[in-house]
Amino acid sequence: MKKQRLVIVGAGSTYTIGMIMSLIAEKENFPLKSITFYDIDKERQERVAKATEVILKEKYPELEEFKYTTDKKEAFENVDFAFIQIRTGGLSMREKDEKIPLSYGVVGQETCGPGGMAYGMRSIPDMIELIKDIRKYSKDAWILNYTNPAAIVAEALRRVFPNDKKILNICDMPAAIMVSYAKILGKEIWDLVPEYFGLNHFGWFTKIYDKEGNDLTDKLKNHILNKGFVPEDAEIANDKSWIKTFKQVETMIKDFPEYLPNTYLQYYLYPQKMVEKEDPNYTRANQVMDGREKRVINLCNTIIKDQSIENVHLEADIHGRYMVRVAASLAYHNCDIFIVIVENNGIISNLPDDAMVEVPAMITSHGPKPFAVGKIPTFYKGLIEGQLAYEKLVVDAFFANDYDKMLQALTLNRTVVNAPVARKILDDLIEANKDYWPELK
Ligand SMILES: NC(=O)c1ccc[n+]([C@@H]2O[C@H](COP(=O)([O-])OP(=O)(O)OC[C@H]3O[C@@H](n4cnc5c(N)ncnc54)[C@H](O)[C@@H]3O)[C@@H](O)[C@H]2O)c1
Ligand SMILES: O=P(O)(O)OC[C@H]1O[C@H](O[C@H]2[C@H](O)[C@@H](O)[C@@H](O)O[C@@H]2CO)[C@H](O)[C@@H](O)[C@@H]1O
Ligand SMILES: [Mn+2]
Repeated sequence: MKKQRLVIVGAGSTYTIGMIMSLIAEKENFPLKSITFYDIDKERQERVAKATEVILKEKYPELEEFKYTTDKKEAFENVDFAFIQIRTGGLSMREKDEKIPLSYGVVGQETCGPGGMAYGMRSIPDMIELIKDIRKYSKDAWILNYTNPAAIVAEALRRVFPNDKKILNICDMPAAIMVSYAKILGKEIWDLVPEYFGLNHFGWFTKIYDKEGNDLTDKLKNHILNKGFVPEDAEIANDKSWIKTFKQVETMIKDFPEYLPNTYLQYYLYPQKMVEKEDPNYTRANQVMDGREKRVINLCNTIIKDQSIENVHLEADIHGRYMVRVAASLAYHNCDIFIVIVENNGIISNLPDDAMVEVPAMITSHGPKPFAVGKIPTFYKGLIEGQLAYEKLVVDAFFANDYDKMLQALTLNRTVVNAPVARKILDDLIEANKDYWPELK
């Protein structure tokens, strides 16, 4: 098996240590020659990198090289894979994305509604630049992108790099949900075969099978309705906010029993309830800053001080393992099935060809080979068309610097609807993002 050279872009991320543990857990499936870290924040990256050095020494001694840099040439030259996980503007801008809409009684969320739009407008320019830079130094590398909002980023990248078939956008939410399904069914996630359709953070499982072809969908629905639904992936199992989110799946199945929903649909189906449960002065960004971010900083500091991992708890998570298994299937033509984001081109036959949809695909060394979904029923088609129009208009507004299109986008979004409210939120977000966004005229 050829060993791979990997660069992690945005290596100062709170997800990097989990990714390193996942690369270690999956080293038989995805053996590495080298890992390089790249970030624009030297200090933030260095802490994670120095802790990673200790972890790798103990758990991955066969790795030939580990280095970290803020120099693009050094980072991107001669790599086989780039994993991108950047957050333009950091968590402090996420806080504004959440608090500004909430101050108008509208959902304030990282990837949904006006918050997702604001974040998208910041992510697009950095993502375009990074892809150009990676391609300058490594023409054939696979680029796996997790950077959010994945739907808007994927649409922008589709437009700018139409012929680059080695960029793949991925979300871990379907996988995290499947970890909970697997627990209910007494199986491993890798034993389940999903049927799924939608947009990123806007989709439904239509069937869950096991590898023998047994249909487990009704068993899952009955379990969720009678015994509830909780997060099981270690990273989120004890997180109060995620526990509430998974509980909402029960209500969604009661109201719409046909399919099993992605957790993110709660923001579009129950926007008012989502607003009511939020504290407008202490949103998810604050929870993450006080929770995951602090935890990762402390974890790294302990490892660096001890020069050992004996006093910390380290675990691979589904976020990392999913990305690594997708990469392995691309590298070695494993033909495994994963839910990924691809251009529609007839997969969902009653949606436009140029939609970026989230569907299961066989992952081969020639890229994802998605399975046909066919026609989807009116309710889902209607919801998706509205959301798709919003996503397309956001990207149109970005490239045309067009205020009117952005106002149309926000008004279309199910979390907003009211045009004067859309305008007020947009104006506040423009002001808050003046260091990041192109000027909308
Ligand atoms: N797609 C998914 O399902 C999924 C799941 C989890 C996280 N994410 C995304 O992963 C990203 C990281 O999340 P986080 O909470 O760890 O954020 P974070 O702020 O902790 O880390 C992001 C890192 O990116 C760096 N960065 C910012 N701009 C950069 C650029 N232009 N080039 C290189 N590095 C840059 C920052 O300095 C920081 O170290 C976010 O976009 C988040 O939304 C996506
Ligand atoms: O609010 P956050 O920052 O905790 O989470 C936002 C992200 O939520 C999803 O990712 C989950 C993931 O599904 C789970 O497996 C685990 O790794 O935790 C992540 C969140 O902490 C979602 O798919 C991402 O797009 C969001 O960024
Ligand atoms: Mn996601």
